[in-house]
Amino acid sequence: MSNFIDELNDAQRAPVLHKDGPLMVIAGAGSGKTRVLTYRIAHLMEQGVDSFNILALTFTNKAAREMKKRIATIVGNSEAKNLWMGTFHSVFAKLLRFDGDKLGYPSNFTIYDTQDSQRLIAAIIKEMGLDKDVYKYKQVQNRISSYKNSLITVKAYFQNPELMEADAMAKRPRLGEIYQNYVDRCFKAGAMDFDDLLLRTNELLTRFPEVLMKYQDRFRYILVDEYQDTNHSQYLIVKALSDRYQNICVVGDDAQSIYSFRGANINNILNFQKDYDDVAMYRLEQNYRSTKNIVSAANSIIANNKNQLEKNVWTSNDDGGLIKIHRSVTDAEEGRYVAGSIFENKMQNQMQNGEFAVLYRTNSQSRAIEDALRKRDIPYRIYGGLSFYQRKEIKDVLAYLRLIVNPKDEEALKRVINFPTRGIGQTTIDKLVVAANHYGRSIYEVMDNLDRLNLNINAGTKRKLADFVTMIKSFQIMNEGSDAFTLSEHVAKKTGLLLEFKKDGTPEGIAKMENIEELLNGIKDFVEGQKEIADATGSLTEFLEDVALATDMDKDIEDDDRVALMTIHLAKGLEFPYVYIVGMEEDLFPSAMSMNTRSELEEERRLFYVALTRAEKQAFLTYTQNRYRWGKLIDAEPSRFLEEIEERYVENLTPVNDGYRYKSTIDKNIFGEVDKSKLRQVKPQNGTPPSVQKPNENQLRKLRKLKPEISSPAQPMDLDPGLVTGARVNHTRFGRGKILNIEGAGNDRKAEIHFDQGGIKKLLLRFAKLEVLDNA
Ligand SMILES: Nc1ncnc2c1ncn2[C@@H]1O[C@H](COP(=O)(O)OP(=O)(O)OP(=O)(O)O)[C@@H](O)[C@H]1O
Ligand SMILES: [Mg+2]
Repeated sequence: MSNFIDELNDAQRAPVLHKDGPLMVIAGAGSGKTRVLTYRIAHLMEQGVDSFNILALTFTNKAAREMKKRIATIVGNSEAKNLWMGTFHSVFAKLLRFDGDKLGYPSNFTIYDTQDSQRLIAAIIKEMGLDKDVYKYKQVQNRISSYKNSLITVKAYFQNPELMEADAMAKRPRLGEIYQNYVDRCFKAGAMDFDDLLLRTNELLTRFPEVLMKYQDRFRYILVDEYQDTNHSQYLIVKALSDRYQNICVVGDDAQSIYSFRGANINNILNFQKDYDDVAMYRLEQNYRSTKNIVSAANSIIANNKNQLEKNVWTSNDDGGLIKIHRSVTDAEEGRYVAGSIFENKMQNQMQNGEFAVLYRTNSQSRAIEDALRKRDIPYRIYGGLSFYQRKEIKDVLAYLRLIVNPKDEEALKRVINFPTRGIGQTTIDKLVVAANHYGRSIYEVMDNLDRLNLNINAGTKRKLADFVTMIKSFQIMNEGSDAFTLSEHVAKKTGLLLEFKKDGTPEGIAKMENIEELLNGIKDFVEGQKEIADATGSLTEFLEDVALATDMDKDIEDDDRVALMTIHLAKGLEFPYVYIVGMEEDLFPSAMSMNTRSELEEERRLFYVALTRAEKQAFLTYTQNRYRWGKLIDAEPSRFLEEIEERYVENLTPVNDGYRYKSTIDKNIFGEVDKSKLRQVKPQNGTPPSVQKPNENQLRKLRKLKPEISSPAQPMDLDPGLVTGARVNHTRFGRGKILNIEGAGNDRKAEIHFDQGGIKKLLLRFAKLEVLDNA
């Protein structure tokens, strides 16, 4: 037995050595599920299973790459390369390139990203003359996406009165028609959206038994990580492919199922034993990732969920520090606390930036954190947000490249037909769209046959359209003889894109040019890299597919040393020594949109469990009393989840006896959660609540130093003797000034201030960010 098996404990070794037949590993966070999957693959290969016969499905491409790397160190690089390993989307996109022609798709089909889909849907809504306030394109896209993930095709939709009725009730009776048009248009454009990659794979495997048999025979061993978050469409694919040999190994944790809003179905895990005969069940209980405090705290949280499989997660790691809870007055201050704390920990413990992660519930929370990190010169990287490949200038270049490979690609064409401007106006484009719909052809085909069609387009415009077609054709010819890099560079210049941004001359224009250069560098790297892979050629098609399925997550985290910022959803499966979970507030986390039912709330709680279990050494939870949301400053309440952590595992960094606390003897509602109306009572509204002890002069001075933004509803102004007529103050935005007058009371208290830089302003004290200067 080779020594990598020794890197497993007994419980982990069993599923790794398990012979043929279905097996499932259900275990808590950090217990080595992913490690088991990785080592099982290596072991299978050592046992003589051909690497071509193994299919491994992971949650991110990054995870797949890491697994491959690990396997390569065990079995050697050349064998590891043959493994089919990646996300569902990337693996089945590859499969559809081989066999999608049976469904009428070209092998060079385009992959529409969410933005492409939304643009097309918005266009269709407009063409159909529907009210865009009723038919909101994002909602419509969402709806169509969920139909596809439940395998409800257009035909199935129109055979299902319940669905039609539901959409009609939602005042969108023509949703089915939009769906129909959308599917037609994608098909005509030779394009698949993300959901199609799964839906069409299912269609292919059901309609063509010989294709199914081919892949059943090829993928004799199938392994799936994060099985708890597979949706129905993915479930069916795995079921079909593994049906013949039944060598299916799934690992997951029901307590980490966090994607039901995207159709993930926890029943896939719960029913696994019913779906296959003689399932071997394995459990892992020892957590290797986190300290005792973190593991215990996480256990105490998840215990609040009713629906879960029994698990006992423990660790032999050190106790570690208590979970630190920090309260701030505003979200800006929360950011400053996080940045300051990262800074201190780096200094004290000689840590790298890359060992810290800041996790949040929604992307928009990153801004305050970013601002604070920048001020401290701490490098960071945001994962998820707007990825590099979604920037406008990059999408412009990619649109040209997509057109070369697949000129029918409607979204790519519409994007660049008049960018850089060539005098082809919207009216002309509308006419082309109408003609394309009429003839059942793509827009490009219409453009390529203008002479033969009797369209009401003038000669000058016709020439411009013909020039465009000629340009694309010249690129296509070049594509046959050159590598993706040479071609892309040529395209960026020839189309005038580079010049367009250069002409612009603004810093933004220059940044855009640099981004295009960065893209070209990336293509060069890609072409070099592909040379090493067995069945790859480095073609433009391969590059575009790589891009379409790339998320920011996939870029190597290790390549440079930065603090990682991401949503909790994206952090699944990852680990970091120090983790900050920010915005621990009611309506934010748990999210206001996910509190209507017990199951929604339980999903939020699982999300919290996922967040906390990313931490290896130390976890910090922060919340703020006031937060800007939807452009308004709102009163925030501490998250009920804070209260759910068993008290002995936490340490409050901010005093709790000042009337604003989360630890309390508040009644719980029938869900066992905090009754919010009661919670409000302990929070000071106007003036000083009875539970507040007035701080003495000394404490006040300290407070002021700590919190420049001391004015807030929770810090009654009467407590601050510094804010008086004549005092010198500093305002974060307007700078220094002198208080001329103070009027009003409680929440309405206002100060009239004469700022040094000119101007007198009246500021509401509960919002104004005022710092009383010591030299008043
Ligand atoms: N037997 C072991 N000995 C030492 N370290 C281990 C062992 N098993 C797992 N680990 C380490 O523990 C950490 C967690 O393992 P892994 O990521 O496989 O857990 P997981 O169950 O997949 O977690 P998650 O539920 O978060 O996906 C990793 O750093 C891994 O290398
Ligand atoms: Mg894992």
